[in-house]
Amino acid sequence: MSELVFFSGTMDCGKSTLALQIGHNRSARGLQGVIFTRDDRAGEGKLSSRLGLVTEAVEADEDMDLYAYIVAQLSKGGRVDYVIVDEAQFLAPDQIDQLARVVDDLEMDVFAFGITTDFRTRLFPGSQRLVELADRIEQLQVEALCWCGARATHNARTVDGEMVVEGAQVVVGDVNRPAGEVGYEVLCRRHHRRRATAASARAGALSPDVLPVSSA
Ligand SMILES: Nc1ncnc2c1ncn2[C@@H]1O[C@H](COP(=O)(O)OP(=O)(O)O)[C@@H](O)[C@H]1O
Ligand SMILES: Cc1cn([C@H]2C[C@H](O)[C@@H](COP(=O)(O)O)O2)c(=O)[nH]c1=O
Repeated sequence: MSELVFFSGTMDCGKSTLALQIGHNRSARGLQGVIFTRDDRAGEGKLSSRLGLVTEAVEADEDMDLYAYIVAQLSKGGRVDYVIVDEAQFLAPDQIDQLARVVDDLEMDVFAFGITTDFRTRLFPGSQRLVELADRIEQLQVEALCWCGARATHNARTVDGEMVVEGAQVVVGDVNRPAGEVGYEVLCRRHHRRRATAASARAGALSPDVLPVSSA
């Protein structure tokens, strides 16, 4: 039975890497997939991982009908065995419905990867629709960590090194940006609530907030 699977997590937890691995393993067995992405940091029509791998992808523009795109590929005699979608949080809710239709009507697996919540801890509309429609929601096994050592569950945005909680929902960017740029940092809920980033909390300093990082 085909499935719509939502692989969700914070920024920098390995989603794009897993998307590339899933595609690689399937193509190594002769399967052919369509890879959609939207607003990847590496540029239009790219799916990139911080491990350095990058592959070509179809840029899923705002008004693109993803179901119609797949049907058009099949009508032209193309083969599509599965679909991968990275940065799925940026898709419109209707586009998530189109992906569900790909699963149900065309019987293809759809693997969607994205962050669930924005820098204000609010759901992205695309992620909300995925939570509503996905057959399965998977958390990535590799934990991104807060500066305190706890599992990172939230994304913070920084401007000039300061954590902000107001602004546009979508600002393409990366973690570990130099001061002066918009950047992101993953935090546990406690430190997101307290607006305590690594810089502001002076990570590594002796503090009652610092939890031991277990090597087990
Ligand atoms: N130099 C490195 N050596 C080993 N692993 C790295 C390195 N740089 C990044 N990574 C791994 O890559 C992960 C980020 O992968 P990526 O697929 O880009 O994340 P996401 O798509 O979730 O934002 C990090 O959590 C880390 O595990
Ligand atoms: C939290 C948050 C993130 N973004 C952007 C920043 C990046 O371009 C992507 C996430 O990419 P990743 O591969 O998961 O690291 O989303 C945003 O626009 N708004 C936000 O609130």
